[in-house]
Amino acid sequence: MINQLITKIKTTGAPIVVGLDPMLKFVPEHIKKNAFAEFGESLEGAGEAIWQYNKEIVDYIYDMVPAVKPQIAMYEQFGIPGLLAFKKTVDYCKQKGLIVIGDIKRGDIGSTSEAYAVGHLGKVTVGNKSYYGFDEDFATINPYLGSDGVKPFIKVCKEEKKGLFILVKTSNPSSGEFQDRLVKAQVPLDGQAAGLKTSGDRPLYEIVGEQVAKWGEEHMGDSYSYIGAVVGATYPEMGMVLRKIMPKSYILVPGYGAQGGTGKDLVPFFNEDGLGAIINSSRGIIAAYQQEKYASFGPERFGEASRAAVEDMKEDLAQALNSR
Ligand SMILES: O=c1ccn([C@@H]2O[C@H](COP(=O)(O)O)[C@@H](O)[C@H]2O)c(=O)[nH]1
Repeated sequence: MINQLITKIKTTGAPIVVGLDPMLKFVPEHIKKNAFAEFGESLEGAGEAIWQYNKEIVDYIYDMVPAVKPQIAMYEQFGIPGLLAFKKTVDYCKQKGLIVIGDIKRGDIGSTSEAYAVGHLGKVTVGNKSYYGFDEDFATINPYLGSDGVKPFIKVCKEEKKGLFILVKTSNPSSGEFQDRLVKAQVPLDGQAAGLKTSGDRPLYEIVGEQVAKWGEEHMGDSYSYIGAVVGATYPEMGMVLRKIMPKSYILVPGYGAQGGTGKDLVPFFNEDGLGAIINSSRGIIAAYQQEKYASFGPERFGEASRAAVEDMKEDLAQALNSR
């Protein structure tokens, strides 16, 4: 799947992921009105509203970007109807030719990670048959429980030709509380990694980055690994270091737009080949019509506003990358 992702990044010229993070406050009134008329002001009504909202956004942007990233929390808040909307969104995006990154941030003890991996990326066996669950192409995972929580995901990715983005340095303001803690460099993340040869204390995210690089080198696509990383756009200096530590890992970079990341902050995340990073924007695109800049579209034309926001983001990235 990493090869397909890179091909699509090249053909669209847009190293961009549109984050499908629907909140009811983003959904225009006309969509909510229809959904509530059919299903009531209920979880079912909310599920229908976010699904219709997503569908229209996808119809306006699917030809411009390689991938989307539905954030599962935004769907889970509406219970089972929300999860049904998540699944419909995943399937619809795939039908439209988009690569789907499930932002699920899972990771647990080994046996539980195995179930998460099967449910999101692989197949579950029931009797004599196997069934796909959510069936995303990539998933985000949290490695901070250690390697036994990551390996089941890698195994399923290898079998299914899918991929991961592993949290290394997150974009949020307090990510440094734990991730930047200085640790002795020779951290026994697993038996093989125990012999890391580095001197002095290092921030924890670098140690995690080194382990991601190692997993990456063991699981390569044609030019990049299908084991990628998540590093926030809000920490460009750390992005530059991590880019060097993980040369073959694709970096999913959230934090552009709504969290303050700008085009110039993104340059260090890319390799010299112009590849190696894919930038997410969620609220900045899906709720563009609520921003002053795109307000002239109005709520009825929210899909067109999202398309215009993608065009502007693409231009911003291209300018930043061309001027380096
Ligand atoms: O470090 C991280 C990891 C994940 N995210 C997710 O990305 C989007 C960002 O949304 P915006 O509206 O573009 O700010 C959201 O789904 C986060 O959960 C992140 O922001 N930072």
